Amino acid sequence: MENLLTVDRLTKAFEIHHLGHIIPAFATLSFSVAPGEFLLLSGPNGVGKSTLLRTLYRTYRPVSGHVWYTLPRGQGRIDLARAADIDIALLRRREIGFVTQFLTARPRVSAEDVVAEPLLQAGTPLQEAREEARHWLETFGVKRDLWAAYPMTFSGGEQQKVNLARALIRPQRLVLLDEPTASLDAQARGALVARLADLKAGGVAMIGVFHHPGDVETLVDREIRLQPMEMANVA
Ligand SMILES: Nc1ncnc2c1ncn2[C@@H]1O[C@H](COP(=O)(O)OP(=O)(O)OP(=O)(O)O)[C@@H](O)[C@H]1O
Repeated sequence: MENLLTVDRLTKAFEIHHLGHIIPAFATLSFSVAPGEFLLLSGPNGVGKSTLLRTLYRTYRPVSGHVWYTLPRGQGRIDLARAADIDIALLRRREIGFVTQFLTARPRVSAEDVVAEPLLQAGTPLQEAREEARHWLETFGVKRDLWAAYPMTFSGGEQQKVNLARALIRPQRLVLLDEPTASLDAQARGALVARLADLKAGGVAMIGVFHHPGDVETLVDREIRLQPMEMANVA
């Protein structure tokens, strides 16, 4: 099967000007992911796991290397490291999801509408999208009383559940997961693993960092262990 993502000699470092340091995150990293594959990213604190996910999502630009993403329907492939911002925005809307432990706070938008939004953007009628949103809020264990409330006031765990429901409501082709279970209770962790298993069975590729990798051991196809690198001085 053709790979969905091919990472080729990807290098990322942060230049800290006021200290005259370059903090390397990872260098000449190469790997690939096929549809339906689940990759676990591991390594000690500060090794660059979140940075790698953010570079794949193009929140960060790499120093060098390529992130080849295969477009659907034989449209060829695009280098996420160099693609135009407009193309990245379209891919994020339609094909590539990112789940973090932090809620993207939106003032005065109810939990059910935060979750329904990706379906509305895809053309689902409002009532149908809201019903689906409520289904996922229930599945992840958000109390019914909170569905019409604003998530900005929710507890950390409740916000995380809203985040997950929103990020996973519409199957995408690639999902990046940055410690999505960090503040979840056991019921929500179980619901998340079940949802990820369904997405995987449906051909969704996933790359994730997990606080407790045991949660997803039944899903993992491969592990990429990042190695610590030496800090350098700015030349
Ligand atoms: N925006 C940034 N500017 C400067 N340095 C950064 C930035 N983001 C991350 N770093 C540095 O890059 C290194 C990798 O950080 P990253 O958050 O990717 O590690 P991690 O493996 O996800 O860590 P953890 O397991 O603790 O979550 C760290 O030394 C961090 O200080």
